[in-house]
Amino acid sequence: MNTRHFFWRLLAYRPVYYLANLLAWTVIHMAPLLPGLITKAFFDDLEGSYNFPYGVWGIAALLVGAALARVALIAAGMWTDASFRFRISALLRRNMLAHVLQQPGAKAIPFSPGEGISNFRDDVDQTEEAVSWSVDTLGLVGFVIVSSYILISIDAQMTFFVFVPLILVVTAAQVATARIQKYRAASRAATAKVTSSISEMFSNVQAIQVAGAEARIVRRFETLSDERRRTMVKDKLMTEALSSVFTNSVNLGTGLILVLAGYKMRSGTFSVGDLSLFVYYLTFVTQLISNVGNFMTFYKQMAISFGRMKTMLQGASARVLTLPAYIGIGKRRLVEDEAHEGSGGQFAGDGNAATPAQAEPLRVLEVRGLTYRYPETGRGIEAIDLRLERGSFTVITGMIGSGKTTLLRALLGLLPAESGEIRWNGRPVEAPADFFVPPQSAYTAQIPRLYSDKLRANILLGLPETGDSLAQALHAAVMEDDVAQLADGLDTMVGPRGVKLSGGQVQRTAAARMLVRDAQLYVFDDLSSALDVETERQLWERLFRDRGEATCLVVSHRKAALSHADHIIVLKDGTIEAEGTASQLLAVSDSFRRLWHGEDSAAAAEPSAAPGGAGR
Ligand SMILES: Nc1ncnc2c1ncn2[C@@H]1O[C@H](COP(=O)(O)OP(=O)(O)OP(=O)(O)O)[C@@H](O)[C@H]1O
Repeated sequence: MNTRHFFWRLLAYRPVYYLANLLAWTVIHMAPLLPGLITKAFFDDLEGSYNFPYGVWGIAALLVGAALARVALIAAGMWTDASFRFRISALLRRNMLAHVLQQPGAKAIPFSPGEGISNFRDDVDQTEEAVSWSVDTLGLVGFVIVSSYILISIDAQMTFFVFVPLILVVTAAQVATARIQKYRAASRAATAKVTSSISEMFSNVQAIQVAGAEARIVRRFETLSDERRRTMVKDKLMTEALSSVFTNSVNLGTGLILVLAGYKMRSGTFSVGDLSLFVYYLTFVTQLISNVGNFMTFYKQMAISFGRMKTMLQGASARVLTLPAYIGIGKRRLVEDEAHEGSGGQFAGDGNAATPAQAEPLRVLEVRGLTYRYPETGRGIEAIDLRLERGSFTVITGMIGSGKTTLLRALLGLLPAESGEIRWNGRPVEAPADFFVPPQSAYTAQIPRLYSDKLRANILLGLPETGDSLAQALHAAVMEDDVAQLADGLDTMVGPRGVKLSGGQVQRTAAARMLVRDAQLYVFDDLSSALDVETERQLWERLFRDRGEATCLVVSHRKAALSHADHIIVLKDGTIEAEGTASQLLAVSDSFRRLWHGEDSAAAAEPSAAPGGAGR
C-alpha cells in the first residue's frame, strides 16, 4: 500500500464524518464570497454608481450578519474537524497497539520503547494533520472558481494578478517537497533518539550512578540533543520559509493590484468598489492557498510517518493500520469486530480478549528441530528436540548464553521460530503464541515486569478472584511472608510508580501470577537469578507437592530443581550437549558437573546463602 492508498483508506474509515467536515469547511471557505460583494456594494453606493435599497446601514447590518454566520460556521467546522481527527488517530493507535500485542512478545516492537512512543504520538499526529487539512482543498477550488468568474467579469487583467500568488506558492511548494521530506525524516529520527535516550537513562539511573558515568551520559545526551536541534532548525526553517512565502504573497498581490488599480481608476474603468472586492478576495485566495500549501507539506511529512508506522508492523501488510475497528465510541459494529477477530490481548477477563479454546488435556508435548537465530548476532538455538510427558518435570540447564531463554521463548511463540515443529498430543501447534497461554500453559520470564498498580492486580491481571486461589498461588510462590510485611498487603501499589520490590519479590510475584492461572504446562525461566537457594528450594518443594498433574519446563542450574528433575537437558552454544537424569549426567557431562559443583562454590563464597537442596 502506498501513501495515497493509506490516505484514502483513512478518509473512508468514517466517510460520513469526513464528508460533514468537507462540507463544513467548503462552506466556510466559500462564505467570504458574499461579504466581498456586500463591501463592493457599500463603496459603489457611496460613490453613487449603485443604489442599495436599504441604504448604508442596511449594508452594514448585512456585513455584521455575514460575520456572525461565519463565526457560527467556523465553530461547527471545528466540531466536525475534531470529531473526524479523533476517530482516525484513535484508529491508527488502536490498530498499531493491537498489532504489537499480537507479535511474538520478545520481538513486539522493532525500535526502542522511546522510539515506539514517538511512533505512536508524533507519526499519528502528523497523519491526522494531513488528513484534516485535506478538507480545505475543495473550499479553495470552489472559492477560486466563483471568485475568478466574478473578478474576470469585472477585469480580466487584474484577475490574473490576483492569481499570481497562487502560481508562485504552488510552484514553491512543489520545489520544496523533496527537501521538506528529507529534513522531516532527519528531525523525526533525531527526536526518536533523544526520547529513547531519556527512557534508557531513567530506567538505568542506578547503573549509571554505580559506574560513575553521569558526566559521560549527560555528554552523550547533549550530543543527541544538539543533533536534534540542528535537524529541527532545518525542518522548521524550511516549513516556516514556505509558510512565509504563502503569507507574503498576499502583500505582493495587493501591491500589484494597487499599482494597476491606480492607473485604471484614473481612466475611469475601475471603481473603488471593484478595488475593495479585489483586495478582499485576494486576502482569502492567499489564505486558502496557504492552507493548500500546508496540506501539501503535511502530506509529504505524512509519507515519512507512514514509512515509520510500516516499520513498526515488521513486514505485516500496511492495511493493518486502517482496518476498521471499534475505537471505544459509538456502537460496536459486527463487521469491525470480525475484522479484528483474534486480535485481543492475552489478559483474560478484560471482556475483549480472545481467549483460545481449551486444548485437550496434555499427554505429550513434542518439539522437533526448533531453530531460532537472532538476526543481530546470528546466535540462538539450533535443531532442538524435546519431549515432555504429562506430569513430568524437565530442567533446561547450561552455561550463560547457551540458549536456555531463547529455547523457551521460541517454544512459546515469543520469538518467531525459523524452523521446527511443535506437537501437542501429536497434533501440530500452528500458532504457538496464541496457543501457549492459559489454560494450556503459563510462563514466568527471567526478568518479569510489574505494572504500576496494586500487587493484587499485578498477580490477577484481570482474572476474577475466586475462592482462595490467590492465597494458594501466593503460598506456592513463597510470597505470603512478603505480603504480610507490606503496609497495605495485597493492596500495596507496586511497579515503577509504587513500592519498589526486590528482584526476588518481583520474580515470585510473577510466579504467583503464573500459578494463579490454571495451566497444564508451567514454564519458569531461571528463578535462581534473583532467589536465594533456600527460597528457591522452598518454591520447588511446594510446587512438587501441589502441582498435581501439571507438567513443568524449567530453566535452572540449582540442585533443588536439578535433583528432582525427571529429565535434564544441557545446552551448549544453542544445541543439546547432553541429556538425562542428574546422576546420568554427572557421570557423562563435564558441563553438567561444572554447573552442579558451581553452586557449592557459589554458596561457599556467599556466607549468607543457605545450603543447597538435597542432591541425589
Ligand atoms: N535480543 C538478542 N539479540 C541478539 N542476540 C541475542 C539476544 N538475546 C540473546 N542473544 C544471544 O543468543 C544467545 C543465547 O542467549 P540466551 O539469552 O538464550 O542464553 P541463556 O542461556 O538464557 O543465558 P543466561 O543464562 O544468561 O540467561 C547468546 O549468545 C546471546 O548473546
